[in-house]
Amino acid sequence: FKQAKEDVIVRAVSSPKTLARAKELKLADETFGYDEIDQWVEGSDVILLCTPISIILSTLEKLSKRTPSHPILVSDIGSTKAEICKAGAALKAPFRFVGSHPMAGSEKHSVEFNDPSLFENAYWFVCPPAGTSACDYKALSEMISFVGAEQVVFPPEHHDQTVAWVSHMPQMASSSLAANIPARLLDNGYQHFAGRAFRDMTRIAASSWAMWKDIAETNKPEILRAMDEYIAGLQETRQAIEKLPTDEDYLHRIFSQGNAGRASLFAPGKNANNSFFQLTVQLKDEPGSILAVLEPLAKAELNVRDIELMKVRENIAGTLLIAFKTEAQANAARELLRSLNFEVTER
Ligand SMILES: NC(=O)c1ccc[n+]([C@@H]2O[C@H](COP(=O)([O-])OP(=O)(O)OC[C@H]3O[C@@H](n4cnc5c(N)ncnc54)[C@H](O)[C@@H]3O)[C@@H](O)[C@H]2O)c1
Ligand SMILES: O=C(O)C(=O)C[C@]1(C(=O)O)C=C[C@@H](O)C=C1
Repeated sequence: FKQAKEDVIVRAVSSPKTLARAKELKLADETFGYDEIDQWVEGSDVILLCTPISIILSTLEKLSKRTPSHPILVSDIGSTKAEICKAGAALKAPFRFVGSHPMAGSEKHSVEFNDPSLFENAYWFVCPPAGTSACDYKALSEMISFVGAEQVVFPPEHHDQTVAWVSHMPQMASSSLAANIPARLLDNGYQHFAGRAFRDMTRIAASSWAMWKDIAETNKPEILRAMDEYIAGLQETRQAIEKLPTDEDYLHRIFSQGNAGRASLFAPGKNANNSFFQLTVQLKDEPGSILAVLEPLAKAELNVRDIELMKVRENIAGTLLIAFKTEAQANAARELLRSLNFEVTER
């Protein structure tokens, strides 16, 4: 928040080590220890609880026993909402609780991985209690918009059912995939042959247990339902493979449905997270090749909003993916790089 809007006073509550680093990085103006709750409550306009869910719940319990001297909007970023919103409803005026959850994050955790563009173009769920007016949580909506995210209002139960499928079950699938590499591969070090697909599918297997334990505990029935549906799908795919080569259509149908499901994620105007305009650039296999692409873009003031090195193999040129906020910037970058003899493709 501090990186997005300098004039906001950020009062951070964390461990001494994290607080010292947050101050050094100019991410916090004032700092408080975990047990200094009365000090950080008084004088705050908005409290955003960003801890693991179990700590969000215990902090809400502590807040429910307090009555501040002025109105305070309390929210959180926990990945499940029903249980948290129920606990938040116990807060007494002048507190007001509205739960929230940004659909952006990372498997990496600690203040070192702070990223000012993390929430840019991401959906951010807001779950106000029934009867709340948008004016009552204006400060939260403003915070969401100044970090570049897009607010969506959902009832907490509806939120939990939805994210069980699009976030929680995929985490379990990724962890299970990485946890089940058979010994016949591991013992020979054959996992190192994994291509991008396996690496992509297991990226979030590096996620924090402290965070996911609480998510699994507070959204258990919905995660189980989503996993059952996914397992049924996997079993059907297995059956379709068994039917080969006599019934090719069966597996073909599943692949067509998969193509359509994947394409639906990128429906124009719907895909907040991927609304950038992307180009791929072929790199030469020589020192400074990435700089040779980025330097002219910087000189032309074309702001690269996302970057990914897609393929790097020895003796083979790599592919660099670069993304821009507007189509005009992507077009200008494409023409500039082509004029410098780079092979550029639109994505
Ligand atoms: N990582 C993600 O992808 C992601 C995305 C959206 C929402 N969330 C939610 O955000 C929350 C935090 O997840 P994270 O990935 O940022 O975890 P994290 O481990 O990076 O951060 C947790 C923070 O909580 C602090 N903390 C721990 N105990 C505390 C206490 N008693 N009082 C105050 N602070 C305390 C820690 O110092 C740490 O800074 C979770 O509720 C998670 O569900 C995570
Ligand atoms: O990209 C990632 O690292 C994540 O998985 C982040 C992710 C998700 O997209 O599912 C995980 C849990 C959160 O509640 C929100 C975001």
